[in-house]
Amino acid sequence: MAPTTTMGSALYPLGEMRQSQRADGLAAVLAIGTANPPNCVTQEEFPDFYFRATNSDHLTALKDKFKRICQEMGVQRRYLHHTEEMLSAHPEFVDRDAPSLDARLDIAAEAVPELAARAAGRAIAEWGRPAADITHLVVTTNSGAHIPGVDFRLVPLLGLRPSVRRTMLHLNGCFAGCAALRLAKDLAENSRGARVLVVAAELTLMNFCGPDEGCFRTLLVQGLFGDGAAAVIVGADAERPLFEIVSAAQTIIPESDHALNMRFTERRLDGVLGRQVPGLIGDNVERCLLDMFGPLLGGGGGEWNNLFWAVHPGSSTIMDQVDAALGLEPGKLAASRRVLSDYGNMSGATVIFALDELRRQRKEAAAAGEWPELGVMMAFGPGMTVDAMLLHATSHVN
Ligand SMILES: CC(=O)CC(=O)SCCNC(=O)CCNC(=O)[C@H](O)C(C)(C)COP(=O)(O)OP(=O)(O)OC[C@H]1O[C@@H](n2cnc3c(N)ncnc32)[C@H](O)[C@@H]1OP(=O)(O)O
Repeated sequence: MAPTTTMGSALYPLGEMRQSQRADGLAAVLAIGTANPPNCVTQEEFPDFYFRATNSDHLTALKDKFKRICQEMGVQRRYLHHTEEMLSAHPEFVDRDAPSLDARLDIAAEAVPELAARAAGRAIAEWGRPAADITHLVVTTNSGAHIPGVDFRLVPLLGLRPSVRRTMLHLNGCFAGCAALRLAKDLAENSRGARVLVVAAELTLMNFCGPDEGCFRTLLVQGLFGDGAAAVIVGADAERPLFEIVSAAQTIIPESDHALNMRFTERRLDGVLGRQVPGLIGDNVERCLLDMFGPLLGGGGGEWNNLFWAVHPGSSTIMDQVDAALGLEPGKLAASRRVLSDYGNMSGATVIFALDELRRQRKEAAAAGEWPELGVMMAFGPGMTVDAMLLHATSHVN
């Protein structure tokens, strides 16, 4: 028998076979689509809606504090799948101690795939090719616990091939959008011709509950988070790339595992949202970025203003921390702040909304011919985790 190596043999040249399966170029974002439920609630009216719908208007001091803080979050409006009618029909969603997870999951099982399909349909329409040309599907959500999951439901809803290669990422928190894109990059670059549909979809119904005077954290969550879905088509050697994904990385902020976590209980999706979260991000974000991308950026920090930025807007305070830690000029986080203002924090979907807003701003800026070539897309989440990618803005503006 002829000698073989890890590169194969003359008969079966594994090295060549592998090379022929890999893409030549970088994975790139080819199209983006987003969707929200129709029910829009302004931040101004939200405290009245929330305290009325949870029969809590008698908690006047708590409501006053909530009203004040709702105005500090950087949010103007949000879209919510749950309505006052739904909450009246499900008093168990309001009662903090009622075991209501089953009913929440039943609603999410229908609503999340529908919302995800709307965002994905828009991305596919913008891409301009048939849905059947999608080769891989990566779906991420914190809003469900089903097998088969949202990925499976999207196949008939979008007209994908039954042979589309599906991956479902559950419970990645607010860094899920970046994590799913990171996976899509690896898939696209390692599978010639792959066109990967990435979808992140979130419903706050999973953690909705009535107020608790002893736990202001749960109120913060009610005031900050919104519902939405975002989709991206990723491919290498591709038609009309918008942003090439130069590098993708993830890291853990040291000694931060106590600060932010989530778990399903028999009642809802619950967890810890510590007061120290914004400070931990501020104290660590530059070091994390240098570890992840410093060598690619010539080793230097302090040049952050030469980049464009799409950052998960966890809240206005978190945006302020990132601004200050990186010494960013005013307006560098404008896309992220705009998304926070118009939609709230949509957990894993938010950073893709920020990328979508960024490309809109880039299109406007392109007329003036001023736009950085490289940028960072970055999200934070439980761990605490920083998930980020270095992007290259191509000459194609859409
Ligand atoms: C990490 C990620 O990015 C992933 C995510 O998306 S997870 C969500 C991330 N977002 C957050 O963690 C919210 C961070 N917090 C904030 O942005 C700000 O605290 C805020 C905008 C909510 C309010 O800001 P502010 O008005 O300047 O006041 P601030 O002093 O911070 O807090 C106001 C009150 O809320 C309370 N509070 C703030 N954060 C709290 C928390 N995590 N848990 C409980 N209470 C909290 C404060 O103790 C304070 O109460 P008192 O008035 O009784 O002292």
